[in-house]
Amino acid sequence: MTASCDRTAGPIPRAPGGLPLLGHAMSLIRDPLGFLDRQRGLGDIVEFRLGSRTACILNHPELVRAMLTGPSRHFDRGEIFTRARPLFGNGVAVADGRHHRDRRRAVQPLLNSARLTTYLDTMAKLAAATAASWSEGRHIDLNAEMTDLTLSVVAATIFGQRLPAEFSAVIHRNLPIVVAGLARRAYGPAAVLLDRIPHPERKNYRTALNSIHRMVDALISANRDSPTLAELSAGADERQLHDDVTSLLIGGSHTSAAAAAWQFILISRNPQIRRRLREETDRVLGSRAADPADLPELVYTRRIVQETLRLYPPIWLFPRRAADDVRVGRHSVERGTQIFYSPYAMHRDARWYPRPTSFDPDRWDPDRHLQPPQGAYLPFAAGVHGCPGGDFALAELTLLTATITATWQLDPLPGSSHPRPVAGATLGPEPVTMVVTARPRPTGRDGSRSPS
Ligand code: HEM
Repeated sequence: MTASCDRTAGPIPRAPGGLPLLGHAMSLIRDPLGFLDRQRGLGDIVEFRLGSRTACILNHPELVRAMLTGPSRHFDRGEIFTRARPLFGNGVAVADGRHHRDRRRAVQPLLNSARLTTYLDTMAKLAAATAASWSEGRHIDLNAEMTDLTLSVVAATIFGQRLPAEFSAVIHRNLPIVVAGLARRAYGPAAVLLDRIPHPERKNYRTALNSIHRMVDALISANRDSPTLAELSAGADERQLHDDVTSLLIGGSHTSAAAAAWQFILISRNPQIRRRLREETDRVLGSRAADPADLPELVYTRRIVQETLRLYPPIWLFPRRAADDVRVGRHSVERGTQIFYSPYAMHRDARWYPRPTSFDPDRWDPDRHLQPPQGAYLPFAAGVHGCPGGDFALAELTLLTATITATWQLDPLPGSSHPRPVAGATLGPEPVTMVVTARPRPTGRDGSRSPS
């Protein structure tokens, strides 16, 4: 049976421009963000084709919320998550149904609010260590620095471990190759041939995948006595432990790294916002690094985090699959249909966000009464698969933004243009070099003064 969005509630608009056999798969691979932007204008629910199969995208917050938080028996994760198994195995980030419930139960306690409180100090110290490792005039690879920091934060907080020095470099180098390989195998025109014929792409993909798995194995065997690993491995075999650790390490670091990189880019390109942020860090921190007790006072910093996650939500698109014939709003959708939700497209919808493409942290000021409707701001998704690390990420991003801003000014190389987003596993910026300079500081709350 070919799955399709039923038209009994009136015709569902159909995305134009599908190709014979491929449908819209190539548009989605070649220019995913442009494709999503165009579909948003077509209707609250839009139909398109992935190969021979029909899929839908939801562009209305109520439909999205209904899908994510409605009875979970109506929707499962579907095939795209199955395609990510070479990387995540059957870990919590891709698991489904009863198995997912079991793994979620094992992972959730590691990220609950009581546990988070015990992590904050380590997060703050690692942000301060990154700031301390830079020097005047240094050129930094922003993505690599943020990946390093966020991977270290997950490892040191959740697993209580320092990462081997090469870990972050291996992940940073190999993850994009693996993600591109997974996407090609899921939707590319020659998907079925890719793993049958020997060619360089297959070799690179497999080498990259094996490197990541070896790193995770090395981390696990070096830290057998970690209480968290003991907690996670209760009721799980070695393979499952490996898969859950991969889910946490990659799911918990690449997302935050992408958001952190965007934050510094957006701050550097908006002088007024940078000035306001500095006023806050000068007032709250003076010359010292942020610590957990500062979090309630870092109000503007937190709005910058929220606004960055609106404009560049790291998880920019994800699917569910109708596990049954189900209703989505007024429409009935046939069993097996992939139904997509894009935080990127929703967060840029002018119906919910005036001047949607401008970076305006003050839109999160409660006095401005601009809060979007429920379901229009979902950087962490919602429902049974909603991100268990949302509060972790918000605290981490706030602490690192304040600490780095208190010490350094990051600027793009002169003449460089605004980095383009790369829609891969996460929505990070293309590679970007930033120049680090010390910034003058006025007298702080602790009475200290900057040397400059
Ligand atoms: C800015 C940072 C982050 C963003 C934007 C983000 C976003 C998301 C989203 C949208 C999902 C749901 C995917 C779906 O519904 O299919 C998710 C799931 C998940 N995230 Fe995050 N995440 C972030 C940080 C973290 C952190 C710090 C951790 C852990 C340390 C984490 C662990 C997970 C896990 C384990 C899942 C799978 C949950 C499940 O299926 O039950 N995430 N994340």
